[in-house]
Amino acid sequence: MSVGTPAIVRFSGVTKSFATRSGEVRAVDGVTLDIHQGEIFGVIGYSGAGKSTLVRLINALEIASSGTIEVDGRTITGLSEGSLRSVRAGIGMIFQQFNLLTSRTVAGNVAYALEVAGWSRARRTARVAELLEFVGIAEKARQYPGQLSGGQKQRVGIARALATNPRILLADEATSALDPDTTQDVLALLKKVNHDLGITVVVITHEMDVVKSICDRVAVMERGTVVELGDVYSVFANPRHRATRRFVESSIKDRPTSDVLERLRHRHPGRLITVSVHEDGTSGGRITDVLAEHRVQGTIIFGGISEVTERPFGSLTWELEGAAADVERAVVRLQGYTRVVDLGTAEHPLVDPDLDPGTGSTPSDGQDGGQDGGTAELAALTTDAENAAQVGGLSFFGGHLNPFAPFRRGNR
Ligand SMILES: Nc1ncnc2c1ncn2[C@@H]1O[C@H](COP(=O)(O)OP(=O)(O)OP(=O)(O)O)[C@@H](O)[C@H]1O
Repeated sequence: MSVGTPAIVRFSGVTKSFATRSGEVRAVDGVTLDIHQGEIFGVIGYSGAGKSTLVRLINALEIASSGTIEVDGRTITGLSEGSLRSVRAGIGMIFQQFNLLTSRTVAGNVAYALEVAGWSRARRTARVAELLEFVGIAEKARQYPGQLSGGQKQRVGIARALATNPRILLADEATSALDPDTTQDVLALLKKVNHDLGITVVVITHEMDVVKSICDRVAVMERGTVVELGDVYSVFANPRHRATRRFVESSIKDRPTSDVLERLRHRHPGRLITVSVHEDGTSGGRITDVLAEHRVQGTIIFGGISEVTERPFGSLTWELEGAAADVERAVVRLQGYTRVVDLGTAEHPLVDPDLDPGTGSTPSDGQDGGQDGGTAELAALTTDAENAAQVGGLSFFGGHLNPFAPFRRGNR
């Protein structure tokens, strides 16, 4: 939906600084990006990255120190407070803590924005009923926020934000205070807002699952800058910045953590590699073909494939066995298709650079997995596999799944 559509928000070299007692803080530092009309755009980053400030610049709750911001074709930087009011009228916002008026009923909270905008009582009543119906809490109209669950409060927040027919909805950590099930309900509602009403939604989050669930594109922020920007599948499939890789890993959990890897090495002392499985890369079938071609036996010992934006995504960690030269050739061949992270052997382990920051290795594309030391592992392939108990793996040989192999001891 977003590709080729015009920008509804455009940041050009935008910086926002705050003067603090300990000096100037650049909350947003030279950001240039477009948010496309009709998309769900995610802004992800760790605490203090500048996400909230970036998004508050859109509705002029913060004023840029330098650079230009356009909203709906209008340059908002430099506008008077009076003119900014009309810009803000086209933008709704929801918050982590809901920010409802506790002394007003649900209907009263939603009506408030309309009262401020000067709507007549009759129009307000009709609009409030319509909005509460849309967000699914019509029966709560007369209750007070204190009588509602977190998810219901956020529905009120969404109804209130939509009251005056905004073109853009800003959601600042809107699901961070909610449990996982309620989070999914609220995300589904945001998707409905986007799909049914054509409203551009900008989602601030520190959870990659939120991005994975609803966003079309995502910007990853660190120290006030956008370190990565792209459509969600590409960013998941090919994260270039370390922060992005850590966010992806936190959401997908398809790769062994250092603790898990240590346990795996006890059971599988041979050469371990983690192979990415993407729609546009290597499929599971292709991996088994490559291994068979090189007379290498592979056992899947960890991994998972799920969906990102309705397309397959994940990785599989394999233990490879065979003649050292064959294994090496198979690994090189796989690296030609997809991202391969070489984890070495029990005797000569290599770390996964994405999971162990500070190793100095910064993989940047599909060819980064070999790393140094790949050939150093060859000797380790002579490890007597019979000493290792195979538990919980799936073995492939000659391209065929051998489901019994994992449960036999010393069968390799
Ligand atoms: N009004 C302010 N005055 C001074 N410093 C500020 C102000 N607002 C934000 N900052 C600083 O700017 C930086 C970015 O803050 P911001 O709230 O935008 O980050 P964030 O990514 O949204 O973080 P969080 O997820 O914790 O809300 C932080 O160092 C913060 O302390």
